[in-house]
Amino acid sequence: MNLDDSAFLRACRRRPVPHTPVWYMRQAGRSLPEYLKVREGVPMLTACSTPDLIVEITLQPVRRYGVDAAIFFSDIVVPLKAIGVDLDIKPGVGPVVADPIRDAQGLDVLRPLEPADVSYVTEAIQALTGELGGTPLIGFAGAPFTLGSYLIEGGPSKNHDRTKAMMYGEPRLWHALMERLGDIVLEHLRIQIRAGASAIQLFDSWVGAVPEDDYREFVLPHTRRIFDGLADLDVPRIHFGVGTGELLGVLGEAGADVVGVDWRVPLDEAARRVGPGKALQGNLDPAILAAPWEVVERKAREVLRRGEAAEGHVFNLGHGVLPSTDPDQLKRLTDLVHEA
Ligand SMILES: Cc1c2[nH]c(c1CCC(=O)O)Cc1[nH]c(c(CCC(=O)O)c1C)Cc1[nH]c(c(CCC(=O)O)c1C)Cc1[nH]c(c(C)c1CCC(=O)O)C2
Repeated sequence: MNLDDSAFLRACRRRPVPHTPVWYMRQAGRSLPEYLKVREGVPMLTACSTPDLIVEITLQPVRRYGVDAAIFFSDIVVPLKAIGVDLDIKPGVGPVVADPIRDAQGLDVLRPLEPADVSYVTEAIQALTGELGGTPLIGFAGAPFTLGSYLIEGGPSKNHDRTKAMMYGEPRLWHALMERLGDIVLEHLRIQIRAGASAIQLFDSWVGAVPEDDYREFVLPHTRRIFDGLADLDVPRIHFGVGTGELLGVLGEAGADVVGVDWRVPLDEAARRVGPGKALQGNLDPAILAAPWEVVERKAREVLRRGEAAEGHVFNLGHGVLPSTDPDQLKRLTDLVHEA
């Protein structure tokens, strides 16, 4: 089958679909026993730079669930590691940065990304597009705000206080940081598309911490530059953040084709906030998967029903699959979305 005829790419482009396409953020990972098995004794960043492992882990959820798209197995900090930022991914914690960026000198480490820095990404994607056949592959990157938060804070943060201190207190330094990250992110996404990714998702996971007017001033220009810089490659661009209910309108303005919605705003209301000309992705609460199947089914049908208000709907969770999720629930959910 021609990839462009896949339900996933058709929904992203707001074309009629034979069934609602579905994939899950963080579908490859700790909820899968086959994932834990291949990751045994292998540090996360080693796995992310080993083509054989990337290919195997990317394929695992496609095999098990029959989802409509694969997402490239990697992490948002991989391009930063690749240019020499001293960081690691600590199990159960997340990305930890040895020398957080707090001043202009700190920017020096953020040199431009070259394809050779991530040759394992290109190699793995080329292998994957062969293995996946008619299933599209989604490439991804973290957005400048979310990457910046890890770099400034030095690790995961609840309040993003140092990030905001720089954003509000040293706007020139902030914009310089966002620009450097924007260059890296744009190149990383272009590399993935050139290698064979059929769509990309920009994760601005933590940008929900910023109110709309400040988003417009401090974040939007940088995100827009990334989406504009991908326009010539003609693949659907998805934009996602958590807690972004109040930002849905402006997220639509940033230039993506598909806006990801977390579980807090129902999709019909999200469609109203995002406005015309966009598809939506989402938005079952990942925690609901721990409830009895009857509840999951009822809530999933509700998501599908409200998703009809969107011009295109890609079913997903409102955030990533939680590690405790029973894979059988996700399998049943995938079947339900396909049969609905
Ligand atoms: C914020 C963010 C990160 N990484 C990512 C985001 C944006 C998405 C989101 O909002 O959840 C993106 C990401 N990280 C990973 C993927 C793989 C593809 C997929 O979605 O299946 C994707 C798309 C693998 C991973 N990334 C990570 C793991 C777990 C590491 C392991 O198994 O050892 C995986 C499978 C580590 C990681 N990396 C990060 C976090 C918060 C964590 C979890 C820390 C923990 O609880 O262990 C940073």
